[in-house]
Amino acid sequence: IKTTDTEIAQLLDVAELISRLEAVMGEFSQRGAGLVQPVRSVVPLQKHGGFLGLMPAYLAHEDILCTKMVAFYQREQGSSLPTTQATVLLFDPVSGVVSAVMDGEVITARRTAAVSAISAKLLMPRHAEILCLLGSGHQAVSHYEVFTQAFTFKEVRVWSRSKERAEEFARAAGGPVTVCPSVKEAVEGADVIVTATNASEPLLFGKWVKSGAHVAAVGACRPDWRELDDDLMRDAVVYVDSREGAAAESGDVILSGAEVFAELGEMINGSMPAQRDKTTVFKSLGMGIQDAVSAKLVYDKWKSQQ
Ligand SMILES: NC(=O)C1=CN([C@@H]2O[C@H](COP(=O)(O)OP(=O)(O)OC[C@H]3O[C@@H](n4cnc5c(N)ncnc54)[C@H](O)[C@@H]3O)[C@@H](O)[C@H]2O)C=CC1
Ligand SMILES: O=C([O-])C1=[NH+]CCC1
Repeated sequence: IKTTDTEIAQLLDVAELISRLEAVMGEFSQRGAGLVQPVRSVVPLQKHGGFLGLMPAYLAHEDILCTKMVAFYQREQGSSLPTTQATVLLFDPVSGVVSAVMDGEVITARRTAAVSAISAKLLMPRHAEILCLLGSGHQAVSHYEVFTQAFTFKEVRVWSRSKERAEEFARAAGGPVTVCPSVKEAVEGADVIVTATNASEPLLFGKWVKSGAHVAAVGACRPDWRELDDDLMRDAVVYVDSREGAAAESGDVILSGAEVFAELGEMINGSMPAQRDKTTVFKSLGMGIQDAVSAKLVYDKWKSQQ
């Protein structure tokens, strides 16, 4: 089959996705033989300011064989092209035949936000009231949708480099969103902060972050890119999706020298604690297993409707 982002948006249910992602992230952190997922291979396209990432995964228990190919670019402001473009291939693992070719943008946006929501559920302060989104692109939109579906906030704020884009974001959101003129004003007093930008230099500084807040850091997926400053990285308890991935790809982890406390899956499994009372950072990079379970959900739902 070939499925488009529009169809996938209808088929990929957030609650089901969260439950599948929790299970697979827990399994990943056990490092059993049933799950094969190398760290993403990234081909730099220096001439064009972009990267091609290859993200294969095999989940033996459920017999899911999948790969995503994702191209990501730091585009000029105002460019009409998306910065992240992806295609997901699902295979029949028995024969190696391709069973589905899927657009990967909705899968990427929704599964990333769902993973952040799992980390927020475990790490954000009890009675969290203020959600702050830094960035107003695809990930900011999907984080808004998933977080407001999974949790209840009294206030949602957005900051973006372009005030017009932030205002557009607020108009399109399904509820009230306050547009903030600076990162500092946006994050002041926030309980949950999502950084979802294409920045390569820190834009979120520890001195602005309320003690006990939770930061879901989604951007900065190259070893020399940052969204968070050294103070925040060193003072917070740092969680990651994959230790190997963070050591290879996260500028925020590598350049700050911060210690990684635990993987999300270790918290899910109960082998490492969720230090909810401290300031916490979940550094997300994205993993092939997350795309694999998302693609399988879409495929099964599609088949059941035929
Ligand atoms: N952790 C994960 O699993 C995933 C992470 N990503 C990363 O998330 C980030 C956002 O992706 P999308 O929302 O798809 O991109 P997008 O292009 O739709 O939105 C990017 C946002 O970042 C802002 N921005 C760009 N350069 C900036 C700068 N220098 N300083 C401050 N803001 C800046 C833009 O104005 C825009 O609001 C990217 O870094 C991407 O690589 C994307 C997919 C999965
Ligand atoms: O997981 C993913 O698809 C990506 N992470 C960073 C750029 C794309």
